[in-house]
Amino acid sequence: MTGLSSADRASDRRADRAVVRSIVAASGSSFALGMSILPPVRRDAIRAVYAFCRIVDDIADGDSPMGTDPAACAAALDAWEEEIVRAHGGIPRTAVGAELARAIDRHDLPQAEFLLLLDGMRMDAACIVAPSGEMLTAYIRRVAGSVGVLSMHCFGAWRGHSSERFALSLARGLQLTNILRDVAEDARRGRLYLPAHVLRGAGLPDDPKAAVDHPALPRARAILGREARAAYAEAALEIPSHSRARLLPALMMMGPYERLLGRMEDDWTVVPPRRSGVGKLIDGTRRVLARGG
Ligand SMILES: CC(C)=CCC/C(C)=C/CC/C(C)=C/COP(=O)(O)OP(=O)(O)O
Repeated sequence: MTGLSSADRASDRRADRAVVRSIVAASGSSFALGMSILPPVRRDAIRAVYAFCRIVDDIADGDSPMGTDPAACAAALDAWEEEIVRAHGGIPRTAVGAELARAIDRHDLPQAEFLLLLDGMRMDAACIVAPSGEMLTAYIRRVAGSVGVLSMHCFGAWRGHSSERFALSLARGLQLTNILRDVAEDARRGRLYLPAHVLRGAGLPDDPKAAVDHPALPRARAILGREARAAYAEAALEIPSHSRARLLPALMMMGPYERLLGRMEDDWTVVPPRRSGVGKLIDGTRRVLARGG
């Protein structure tokens, strides 16, 4: 960045921020509303983290320009690992990397959490089917726990061990709820995140397509639903050790997803369409983001 005038730097910054904002807005994520209430510097940081998550998630899902070619996806994830290291060294190459570098610098975001997230994406790219309970826990720690830890830093809510417990439990609750909601869509992609002990307990086969059409699916979803419920309860125990104001964006992510779990608990035979439970927030959120909210 040396050699640039301050006007050039400001213009680069605006362009980087616009790239990140458009990625978050296009994702239509149910978590965007929680991000939008933050003060601008913290909001820019969490959006950069989220844009990075979206990009690497699309690579792992085969939805990026790399398509589903395993070697191309692996190379793309490796390139993002390099960009994370560069961002931590203050020499990013991409717009998202530049916004991440600013967030890392301001909010002391741990590099290890970004690398864990990338490891989780590699697990996803390799296609997860009926994992062991330990493997599912490790996967969730990587793909969601990392986002929870990074989010708490971006929110200015980090208070050590209690914050780690809160972030990891909430991330587990959200991810399990997401798995329960998206079971049919995941099966179409050849994935089945319901763990082997749950499948066995309900008498389900471990083939994704056979499992989603099986009459015992509601029983399996109910078993995993209890694990999601327990994770939210563990997260709730840590709320009083935090400033409510600092935790508010996280609580705004927790509320709609907990209510979605509640609706699924009412009738496990219904698999809600993707994002139906939180969908009402999305249009409003898109409008907030479009206004620069
Ligand atoms: C402390 C704290 C904030 C912890 C939570 C960490 C967190 C946000 C983890 C992500 C888990 C998850 C279900 C992502 C799906 O995102 P998505 O955008 O695809 O969700 P959607 O499909 O419902 O929009």
